[in-house]
Amino acid sequence: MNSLKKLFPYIKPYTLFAILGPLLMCIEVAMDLLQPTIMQHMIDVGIANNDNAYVIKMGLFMIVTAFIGLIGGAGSSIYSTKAAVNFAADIRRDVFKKAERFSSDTIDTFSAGKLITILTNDVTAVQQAVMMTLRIFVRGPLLFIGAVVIVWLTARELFPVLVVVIPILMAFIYYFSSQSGKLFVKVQKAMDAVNTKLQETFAGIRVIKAFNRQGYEQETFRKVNETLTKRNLAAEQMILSLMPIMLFVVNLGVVAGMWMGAIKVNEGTLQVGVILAFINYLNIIMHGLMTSSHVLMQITRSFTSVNRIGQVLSTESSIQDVVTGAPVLETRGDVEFRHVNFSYSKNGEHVLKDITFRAKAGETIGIIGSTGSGKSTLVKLLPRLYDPDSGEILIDGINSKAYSLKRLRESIGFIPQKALLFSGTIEENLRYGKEDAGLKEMKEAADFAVATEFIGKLDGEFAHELMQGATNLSGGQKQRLSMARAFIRQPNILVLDDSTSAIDALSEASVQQVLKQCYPNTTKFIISSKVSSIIDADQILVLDDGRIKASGSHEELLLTSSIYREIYETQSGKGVLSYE
Ligand SMILES: Nc1ncnc2c1ncn2[C@@H]1O[C@H](COP(=O)(O)OP(=O)(O)OP(=O)(O)O)[C@@H](O)[C@H]1O
Repeated sequence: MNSLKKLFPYIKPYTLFAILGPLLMCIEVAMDLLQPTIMQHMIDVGIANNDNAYVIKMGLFMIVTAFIGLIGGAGSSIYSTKAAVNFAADIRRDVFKKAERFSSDTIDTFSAGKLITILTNDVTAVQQAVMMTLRIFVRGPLLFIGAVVIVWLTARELFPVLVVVIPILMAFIYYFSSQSGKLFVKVQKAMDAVNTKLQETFAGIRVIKAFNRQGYEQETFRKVNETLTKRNLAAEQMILSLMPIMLFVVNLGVVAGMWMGAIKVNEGTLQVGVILAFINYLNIIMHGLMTSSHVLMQITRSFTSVNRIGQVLSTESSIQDVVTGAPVLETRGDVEFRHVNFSYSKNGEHVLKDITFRAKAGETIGIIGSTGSGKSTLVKLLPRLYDPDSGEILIDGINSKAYSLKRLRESIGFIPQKALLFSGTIEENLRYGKEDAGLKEMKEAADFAVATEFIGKLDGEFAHELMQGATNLSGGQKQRLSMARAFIRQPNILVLDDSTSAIDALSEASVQQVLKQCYPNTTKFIISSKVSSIIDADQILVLDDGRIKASGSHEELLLTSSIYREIYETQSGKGVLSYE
């Protein structure tokens, strides 16, 4: 119910359309209801009395009413569709906006597959329900009530047939609707599983091929697809089997009506036209009930979707932004972690334990440690992708939570471990870092990231189109662009999360030179598994199992930290430091 309340305001801008749709439908229904009565008069008055002029008059009357009905029906379709489609588009826009602002842990709890199903299937289901409600939900009951009233007024002798047939039809509709509602909840869940599988497969298609696992993937997809097919079949068959049953009951009603009517005609108390009109009205009643039940089913079905949409709209990001009074972040970049503890699952073990250190503006902080020791997690706390469970992070002496998220994130250049670029031109990707960046800035950033040479060789250079996931670039080229994107914003704080792993030693040395010379006032966090990348850092943090085991300069650590010494010796032995 709460979810439904959340969606109601979305129809407000389209109130006029939402009123015109059902109103025009009333005209169509009124005209449909007139037809059998006109026909009855045509038979009982015109044909019975051989009055051709009357038959023609009634025929014309039928055409005129059919035409007016047509206009009403067409108008109703136009306005109901406008209301429903725009309503759905606004919901889709807001769900997307909301999901995009989710904090990383909220995204982790909603799977990407589920979010896609919500944005596509669920929104479409709600759109269908609104469209049907505005058109058919008016049409069905109106046809039903109108036909019952007309039979009561014009063919009361046959009314007992309705008294028996209608409750039977309603009982079947109730049973089938409630059963199919339950089945559609299962369909929705199966659809989530298919979308999640699809998303995962296409994102990892190269790994699948490299490991020759197409067969395995086809088998896992077959399973989720089969579940969806079975559930869809069950739900659709449940709905479709209702129609023949309803027709059978109506046909029994027709037989009963003809039998009763024939007796009355013989007695001279009923005219033949009334029986024909009654049969028509009986079909209209069935049609009215069927369409109402279809709409009811669609509405029941859409409740699941409404709840899922409502769930997204009412989920608050765990990262709260300050609304007013946020301090303007000065261009310094002092960073301090004070006793920071963090875990991904709030009941789980801490991934970061009692992290305390200070970086003065302009310093370079190297972070090294074994895989899974928490290096990436530590830097993810800087732009508040996650918040610590306890402890605080200060930027220029102020808790980072006091800054507006926009301001905080604008001051940080983040180069993630996995270079993620978007489809579009190189220029557009660089502008991700700074919206109004000019060509000069882009060229400079590309120079700094040692990307100029390879961009120069591409068709259209900065206008070169990247494919989805930048699959038309090499790993090293992607990393260079990812770096240029961060460099272009001239950030106060720069984070390089193992971002030079796919870059050759010479280029890496050049990037390090750039960091030193061109970003003297920027605080730099460099995560690397290679000592060579952080050897010149002002301070190196050695992480092990989420704790800072040692910190200091390279020379200090060689003397004080056995872990660091071990890493260094292993790597120099392997020649990793060879270019120095
Ligand atoms: N989104 C997540 N949800 C739950 N656990 C996570 C998540 N991301 C990382 N972890 C866990 O947190 C721990 C630290 O991961 P993190 O990525 O910070 O390590 P790392 O030191 O950067 O490793 P690497 O050098 O391999 O990149 C790991 O045990 C990892 O399994």
